[in-house]
Amino acid sequence: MPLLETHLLQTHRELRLAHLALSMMTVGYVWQEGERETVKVLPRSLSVPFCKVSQTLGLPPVLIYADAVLANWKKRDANGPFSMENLELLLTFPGGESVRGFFMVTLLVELAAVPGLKSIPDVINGVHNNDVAVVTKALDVVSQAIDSIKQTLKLMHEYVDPSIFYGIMRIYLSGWKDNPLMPEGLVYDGVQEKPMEFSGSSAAQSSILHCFDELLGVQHEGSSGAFLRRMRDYMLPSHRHFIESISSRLSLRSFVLQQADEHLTHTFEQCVASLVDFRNCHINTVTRYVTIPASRAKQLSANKQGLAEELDIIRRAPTALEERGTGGSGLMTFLKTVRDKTKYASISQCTTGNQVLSDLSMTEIQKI
Ligand code: HEM
Repeated sequence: MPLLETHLLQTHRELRLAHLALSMMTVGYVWQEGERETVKVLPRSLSVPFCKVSQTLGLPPVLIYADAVLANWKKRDANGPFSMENLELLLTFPGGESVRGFFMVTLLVELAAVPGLKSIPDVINGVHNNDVAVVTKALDVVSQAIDSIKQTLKLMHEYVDPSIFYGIMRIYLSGWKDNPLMPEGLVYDGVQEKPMEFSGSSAAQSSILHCFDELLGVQHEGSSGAFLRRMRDYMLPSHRHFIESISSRLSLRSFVLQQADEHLTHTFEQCVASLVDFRNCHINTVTRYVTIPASRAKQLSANKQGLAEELDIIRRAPTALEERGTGGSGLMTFLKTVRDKTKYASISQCTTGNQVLSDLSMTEIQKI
């Protein structure tokens, strides 16, 4: 393949499309032989343009969520609705209709979050203006949006076959950091001699949950917090800056405690409960698409004969990735820690005996 020139790429849309195309070619090249004989060097015809385009966009040279989900769709009928039937992928990898299902359901989850994201500036302005009614109304929209992303996530079960996801698709979402299949990372030939390490594509790179966490004051610490913070390096710079601007401008939780308004407190609590609910629903999804197929694969590894097609697909999945998410996390421990930290954002977690925090003095509240 000739070295591709990038100087004609001018607009943001052109650059994003180039990043998507180069990242898809890269994962195709790296994972074409599955977990056997993993590639160690990315040829310069790919690595040089990929790194140039990535640098211009402020993104890492690897397949990220902003490629696979956010930039990878078109409407079949341009005037038609944003619906599963009317959406298709621009670029894909092995896995057939399940790949379309996986990325398009995730895109619909992003769409379902939009009213909630749009309400965040209203919450911030309402807090600054001490306007309880405005904050309560905006938080109500946030809570409904979180409920709606949970309902949309459930569509995954309708459109994505767990054995195809686990046995065929997952490896293409994997990266070369914290991945036992590529412990040394990947050399980007013509860019630098030392191998580079990048995480694979994961919805942990979506800005929506990061935004809601910052808004509600959910604190992720330790290794799970570090993982989530690192995932922000895989987001579009504008998304990363928006998330950071939420936390720097607001302490919603202190405002809710100070106001001690029943309706406001209830709405805030509703948002936290919805977020916990979403994370529980997501854990169920991960159980269905990763944990169960992984344990089936283990059982089947000894039995090589007479397998139904579905079981054979699962058995072909890379064994090294059984315990890991595509972003490289330690999967269930990580997801449950993140869910539990969400629960701590609840105001009712701040009770001392029967005394609710809003009954405490301001000095005591500020110490919390
Ligand atoms: C078949 C569907 C899905 C599977 C198997 C799945 C799997 C995972 C896994 C294994 C992780 C751990 C991080 C990693 O190493 O990648 C993760 C994290 C995460 N996923 Fe998913 N995921 C799915 C769909 C989605 C969708 C549609 C969303 C919505 C945008 C989503 C949002 C998240 C978030 C926000 C995290 C970070 C943890 C958190 O904030 O709770 N996932 N996912």
